[in-house]
Amino acid sequence: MDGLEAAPAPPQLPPGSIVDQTRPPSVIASHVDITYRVFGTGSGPEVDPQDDAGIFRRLATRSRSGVGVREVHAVRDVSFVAYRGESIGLIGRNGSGKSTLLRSIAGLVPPTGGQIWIDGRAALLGVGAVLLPKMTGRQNIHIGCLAQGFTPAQVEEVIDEIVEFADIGPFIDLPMNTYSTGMAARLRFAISTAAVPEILVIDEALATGDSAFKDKAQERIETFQAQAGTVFMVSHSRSSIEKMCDRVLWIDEGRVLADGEPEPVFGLYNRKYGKHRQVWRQRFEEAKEIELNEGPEAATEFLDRWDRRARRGPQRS
Ligand SMILES: Nc1ncnc2c1ncn2[C@@H]1O[C@H](COP(=O)(O)OP(=O)(O)OP(=O)(O)O)[C@@H](O)[C@H]1O
Repeated sequence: MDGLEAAPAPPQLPPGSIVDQTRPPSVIASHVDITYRVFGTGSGPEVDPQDDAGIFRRLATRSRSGVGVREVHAVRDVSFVAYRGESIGLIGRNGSGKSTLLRSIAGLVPPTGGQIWIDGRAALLGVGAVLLPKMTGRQNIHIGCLAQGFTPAQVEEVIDEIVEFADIGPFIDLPMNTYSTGMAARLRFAISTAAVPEILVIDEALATGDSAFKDKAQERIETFQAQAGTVFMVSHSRSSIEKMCDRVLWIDEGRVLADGEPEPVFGLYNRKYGKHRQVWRQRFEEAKEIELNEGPEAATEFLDRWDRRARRGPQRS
């Protein structure tokens, strides 16, 4: 994945894909499939990631199920072309495959089918980025920068700026396992944006951190966009996506359901899930209450009952 010139064959895109001959593409995904093999989680049938009650039930009864291998088909036949200067938001329900697709664009998860062409370096910035918990923040900066291709002399040149940007005070010399979530997110952000990658992949990174840091992070991303890089971001915050993205991919059950400007795509998304989400949120609140008062089995039973009713459909409920 060194560059578009090195691509072995022209990608095959489905009809209707957004293709713009006038701009240089930075990422081409062609019929990408990603399947995880999960060991030791029970040999039952594949859990539908959209089936909230099914997942809850499985978690509640996990200790009773046997050990086996299960396949989770997280991304299914995804194709798109991304261009330099674009900021693309990925939206979709929990478990729909957004993070998996992002990690694949960043080169961390290889597709099990299809291909991804990347023109330049892609860096993942997010809550999942690996830092070493027993090492101090400063040591992690060294390691993180070396991993991004800095020489030791270059690390020395940028380290003060990274420390200043992360702005976590004396914690910079304490082990990372003493950090709050927000502090760790700040440090990750500062490290992964020290070298400006051509493709910046952000997984909910802005969800953590206080508002002053969010502003700083946003400013840095805007600088990066102005340098004609491509940004991909996953966020459950509609306002973050609307503020920062000019294009949205809606991923549903691993597939791209819509690809276009934020407003119409959010419109379609809300039409499908707006009401459903509200109802489920309410049910989970009720289940939490039941769990607190009557225990987990009663809560599972309540969700099962609701799940059966939801499956029968509104006409019979
Ligand atoms: N490392 C993994 N091993 C096995 N299955 C995984 C792994 N990571 C994700 N999955 C599964 O792949 C599916 C897609 O998960 P993914 O995290 O990509 O979804 P998402 O849309 O980012 O979800 P969320 O919004 O909750 O973060 C889910 O069914 C999830 O359980």
